[in-house]
Amino acid sequence: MFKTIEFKDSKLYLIDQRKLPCETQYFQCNNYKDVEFAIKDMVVRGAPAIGATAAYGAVLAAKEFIELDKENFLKKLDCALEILNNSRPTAVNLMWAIRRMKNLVYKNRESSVAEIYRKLKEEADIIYKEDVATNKAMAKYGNEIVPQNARILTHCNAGALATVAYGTALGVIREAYYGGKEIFVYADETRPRLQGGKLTAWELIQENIPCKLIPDSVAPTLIRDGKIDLILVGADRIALNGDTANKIGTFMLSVAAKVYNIPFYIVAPTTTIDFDIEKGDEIEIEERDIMEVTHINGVRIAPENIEVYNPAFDVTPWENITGIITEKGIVRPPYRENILQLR
Ligand SMILES: CSC[C@@H](O)[C@@H](O)C(=O)COP(=O)(O)O
Repeated sequence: MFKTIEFKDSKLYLIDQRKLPCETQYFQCNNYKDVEFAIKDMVVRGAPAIGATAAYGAVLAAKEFIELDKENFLKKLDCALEILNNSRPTAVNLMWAIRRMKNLVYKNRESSVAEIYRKLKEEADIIYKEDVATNKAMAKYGNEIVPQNARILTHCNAGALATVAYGTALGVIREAYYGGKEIFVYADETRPRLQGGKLTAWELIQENIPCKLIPDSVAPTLIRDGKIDLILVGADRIALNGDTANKIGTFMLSVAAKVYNIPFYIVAPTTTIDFDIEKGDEIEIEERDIMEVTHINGVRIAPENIEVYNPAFDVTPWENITGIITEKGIVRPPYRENILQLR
């Protein structure tokens, strides 16, 4: 099995998700600036994977400044953590991981520079391990709502590639499949970055999980025709009222699911919940380069000078969500009340 993220010999290795499925290459991060680039350019992507990567980015930053005196070390480290924090705006796991590293630095501010570095590395390793355990726990809870012979629709990539291992929505799918359920997965290709076509399809094929890749626009037809029993997607940020930001196109699926009464579940760890915001309209939605829309694999497909709108995420209103599968159990409406219990 591939490793999405690996920290080895003071370097961070990330499977290069820009190159999959055609090439399996690892991108080497030697310093925190490499990590910032990797997150921005989507070498690594997916909310939990970004969080764990940023934590190791903090470790690399501390390593870089380890020869400085304490005052300068702390100053430089703080600045690096801020840069990492701003590398992508929507997935709250990034801010969560950086906050955790910042708190640790603050708690240990009287320790030596070498000791702070050691603690940061220890913390990043804990975040890494916790993510795997969290995904396994979500998968167990999620499996309870997967019927035998379920035809499951998923969007984007919420798999091992989007996390440290196993995945969120794909973790539930793995659990159901390995537990003996005869499931079938429809993977939306997920324009414009094609995380479904490139990454989810690759993960499913590697493990022989029965699946079909579909253009995004096919999904509502399958839903209407009674060919989907369950929709499972990941999340980048969940507000207290249950509104959920996920990959662009998720909202559209939720609308179709509601019209045709198909269960629509979010699978996300509690680290994806933003306890500081009440509603989805407070979530910053990343807008990405227009070339993601005007070009495919570097080849122009749209006319020059065309104006483009390219939000990377949309917000699904809580009313369209049947439940949120977390590592602490499945949360259902009323969301505010039930989400607050997860804190
Ligand atoms: C377990 S991953 C959940 C989400 O992060 C995923 O569905 C998603 O939207 C990823 O977006 P991306 O832009 O590829 O980082």
